[in-house]
Amino acid sequence: MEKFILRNTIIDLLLRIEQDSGYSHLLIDKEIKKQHISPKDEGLLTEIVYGTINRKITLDYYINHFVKAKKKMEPWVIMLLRMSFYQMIYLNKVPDHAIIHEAVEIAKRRGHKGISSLVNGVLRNVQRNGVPSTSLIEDEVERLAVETSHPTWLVKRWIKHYGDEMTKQMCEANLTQKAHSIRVQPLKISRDEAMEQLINEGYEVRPSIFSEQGIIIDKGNILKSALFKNGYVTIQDQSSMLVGEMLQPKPGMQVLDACSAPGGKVTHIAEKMENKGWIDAHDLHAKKIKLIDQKASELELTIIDAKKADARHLQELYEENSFDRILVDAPCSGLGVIRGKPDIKYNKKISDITNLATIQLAILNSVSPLLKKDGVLIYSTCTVDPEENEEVVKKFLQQNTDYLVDKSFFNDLPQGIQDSPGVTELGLQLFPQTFQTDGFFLTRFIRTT
Ligand SMILES: C[S@@+](CC[C@H](N)C(=O)[O-])C[C@H]1O[C@@H](n2cnc3c(N)ncnc32)[C@H](O)[C@@H]1O
Repeated sequence: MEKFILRNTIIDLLLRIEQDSGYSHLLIDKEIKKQHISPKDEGLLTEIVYGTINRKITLDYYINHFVKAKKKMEPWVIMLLRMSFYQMIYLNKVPDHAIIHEAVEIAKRRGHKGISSLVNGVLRNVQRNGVPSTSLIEDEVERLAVETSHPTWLVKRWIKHYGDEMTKQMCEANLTQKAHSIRVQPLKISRDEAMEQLINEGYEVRPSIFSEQGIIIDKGNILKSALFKNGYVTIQDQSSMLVGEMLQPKPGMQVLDACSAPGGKVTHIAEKMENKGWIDAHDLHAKKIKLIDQKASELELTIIDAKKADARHLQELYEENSFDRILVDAPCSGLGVIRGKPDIKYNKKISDITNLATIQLAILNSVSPLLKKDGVLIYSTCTVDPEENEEVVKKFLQQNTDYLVDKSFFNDLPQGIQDSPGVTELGLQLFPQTFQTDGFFLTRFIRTT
């Protein structure tokens, strides 16, 4: 693909992601398919788009130093500067002179001579003099926000909950790559066999401590492996594997998964049940139901019945005491998965968190009568916000006196995770920096009467 077209595509993608508050990963996938982008260019495009979004606040701090009237600039010029700065500061794949040349070409074709001179001047200045130091920012919180490209309100919120050091670690971890992990389908292959096969194919792998089915991929693209293509393994973050483990489903049980799409956890549960018993899986969005069916079919699991339903009203569909196990993997702010979906940190507002907490509690309250006595209910989210996690747990316990947090949950956690910094009497908060997983919360309730 001509370099100009690739760079232009990147600008259009960045504009769309910012203007529509669209999920970057979905828009990137769509564009790659639409434009028939080659695997080599796909890697570069993904790296520049994600990197530019992930470092947006830092990049703007640098750009503001060179451009006084940034507010008056057209959005595409700002994107062009951001992606050029990103490449010059953080990537060493393309030499600076080539980055400047391409940026000036784009500015000429998309704009006019005035803009191309400005772009040329600014980028040459960066090439000659580098970018200003963030140590010029006096306020410590503001400095951390700029250095790690997080909104100040979020940094302040995390400092209030977790203190300075944890917040710094979390913000910095959000700029790194998480560990890539897969889960084996144990009815088709054992973990040892899968690891051996992957090693023979040139992958670098190691077992996960989160689940006996988990494998960490240190090197190699799993999408290319025969094991993945033939449904012997599926991609899943290690933190999510903990849900299937801690739910302790057994063959023959009746299980409810209230918020199931795209089906990562429900298929794990079906595997643990040896594909025997019954699972009712629901999601609010009809179009996502086929994702659950597709994942179940890839993994050759047949006990999952996926249907659209609003989990806040499941009492209308089922009788009381119907299930042995219930999973509420609730819709959440996603503040634990920022490093995979960096746009989340700019799009979320405090009011979103409050609204989600209301929905999370409503879902838990709706399913609570459906569990049998001594049954197990897992509540999980992929966020690090206590208002959606521990606070929801507290309110649920206040409103459902027949439920307790299961004390054996903590002993059942895998060795190495039991003493992790996020363990409280209300559950386990995993932070992105601790095990290189997603930020994730889970707890286990039992119904006592
Ligand atoms: C965290 S995701 C679930 C991920 C899934 N458990 C997995 O492991 O693949 C939350 C899901 O809840 C769904 N959702 C949101 N509001 C819902 C509601 N009121 N009832 C049921 N599902 C809902 C979303 O569409 C989303 O697919």
